[in-house]
Amino acid sequence: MGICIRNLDCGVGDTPILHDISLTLNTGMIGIIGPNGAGKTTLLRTISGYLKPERGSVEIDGTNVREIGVKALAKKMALVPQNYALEYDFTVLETVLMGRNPHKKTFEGDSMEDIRLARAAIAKTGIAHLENRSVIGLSGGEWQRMIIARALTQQSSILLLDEPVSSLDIKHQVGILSLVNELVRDSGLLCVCVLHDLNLASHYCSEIVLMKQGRIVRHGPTRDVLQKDILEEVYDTKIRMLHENDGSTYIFPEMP
Ligand SMILES: Nc1ncnc2c1ncn2[C@@H]1O[C@H](COP(=O)(O)OP(=O)(O)OP(=O)(O)O)[C@@H](O)[C@H]1O
Repeated sequence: MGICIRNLDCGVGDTPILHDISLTLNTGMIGIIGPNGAGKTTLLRTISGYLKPERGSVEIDGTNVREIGVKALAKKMALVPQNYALEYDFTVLETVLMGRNPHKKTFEGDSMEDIRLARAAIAKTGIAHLENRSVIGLSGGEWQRMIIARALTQQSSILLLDEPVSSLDIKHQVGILSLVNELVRDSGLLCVCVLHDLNLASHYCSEIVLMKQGRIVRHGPTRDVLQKDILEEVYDTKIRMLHENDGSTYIFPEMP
């Protein structure tokens, strides 16, 4: 069960991007990290079934992702993409309610339960005060939290997040990742999350997949992958690591 990737090569058009990726992800909060252009977004898009592999396969709960229907797949897996634009004048609540669509028949209206689930996700992501606002004019951080609320309303067992906190202030970064961590712990959610912030990855992720140039360099428990020598080599940057008495580790680039 979960996500099983076998010998995957994938690209966009004539450009090869991912090379020989094999990965099994079953439970927990999995951080995908690596330098710019490493292939993190492409990997997430391939897992989501959006990109067709040239070789190899992605299986979700034992079935090839490309053979699962759109609605059935949306019940299993929600994707929060990095850049996502909505061009219509819906309210925040209406947009979050779209997360219920995979669970409904065509033209079926919103039930009381749909509205309850959407409002609960809106409250948990801290945007209750925006419920009746148009999506047009939301700030980047408000927008990001709304899209996460919509994904939570989808109630899938797998959540793919592409830099979900990149537009959020530090309070909301911690708020959103703590919320996802709770769902991972309490509901058995499998979350695959692209992160640039190594400190957030260190604190919240149970496993790390470290990528470079379209390949997996390391995959394992967070502590094993977030090692000074490994990070310095992959990021080509001098790293300083601070180990606190409570067991937490903080990672900084050496600044000249
Ligand atoms: N549509 C495309 N056409 C050509 N090249 C692409 C396309 N999409 C991605 N690439 C290239 O594939 C490589 C991996 O891109 P990807 O967005 O997956 O990296 P990333 O690790 O998510 O990067 P970042 O950390 O900068 O967001 C990059 O070199 C990128 O330029």
